[in-house]
Amino acid sequence: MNYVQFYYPEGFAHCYGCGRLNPEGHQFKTYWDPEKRESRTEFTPKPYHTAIPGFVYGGLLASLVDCHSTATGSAALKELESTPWDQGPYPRCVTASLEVQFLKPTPLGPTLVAVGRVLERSERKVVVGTEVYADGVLTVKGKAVVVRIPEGWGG
Ligand SMILES: CCCCCCCC/C=C\CCCCCCCC(=O)SCCNC(=O)CCNC(=O)[C@H](O)C(C)(C)COP(=O)(O)OP(=O)(O)OC[C@H]1O[C@@H](n2cnc3c(N)ncnc32)[C@H](O)[C@@H]1OP(=O)(O)O
Repeated sequence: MNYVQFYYPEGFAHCYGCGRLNPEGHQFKTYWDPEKRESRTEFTPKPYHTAIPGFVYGGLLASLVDCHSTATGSAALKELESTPWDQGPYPRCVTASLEVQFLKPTPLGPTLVAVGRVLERSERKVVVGTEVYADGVLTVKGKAVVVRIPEGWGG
């Protein structure tokens, strides 16, 4: 299976965080494990993603949680469809609400691993819980409400 954002329709693939068609963006890639029902996004911040020297800027961490959550919501809504995993398009979600808890300073250098789980799902809305690890240490926790883009918007 490819990453979730690979399956977004072209018109939904320009997001600064996770759009595969945005060369200036982070291009976060989220993988969904259908058996564990868990998502995973890995990202290595660049040296300029600095808060204070040695630590990652919180806004970048929030972006990671944000796009990782919309992708997790997308995969969770894809589960409701009869088409196979490796066949697009995937539903596209936007973020209705985003909570981020910065538990510890996140060191700049290691690859960050965001792990997401579906806390709630209805036909249109998914609540996603995310944990971000740096070198195996949990530094950030997130919770997002993501909502499927209404039919006929963009795409
Ligand atoms: C990017 C802007 C999108 C605009 C669309 C343009 C056309 C599409 C083209 C290209 C899209 C590409 C997309 C890339 C996206 C990348 C990721 C981001 O960066 S997202 C950017 C930040 N997020 C927003 O800007 C959302 C702005 N908000 C909204 O558009 C609406 O408020 C929306 C769609 C989120 C919900 O509004 P309702 O009127 O359609 O739906 P209701 O019925 O009110 O809510 C649905 C469910 O969500 C809950 N909900 C809504 N807002 C909530 C909130 N703030 N907190 C918690 N729950 C909330 C409600 O309680 C309801 O839940 P119950 O079904 O009853 O269980």
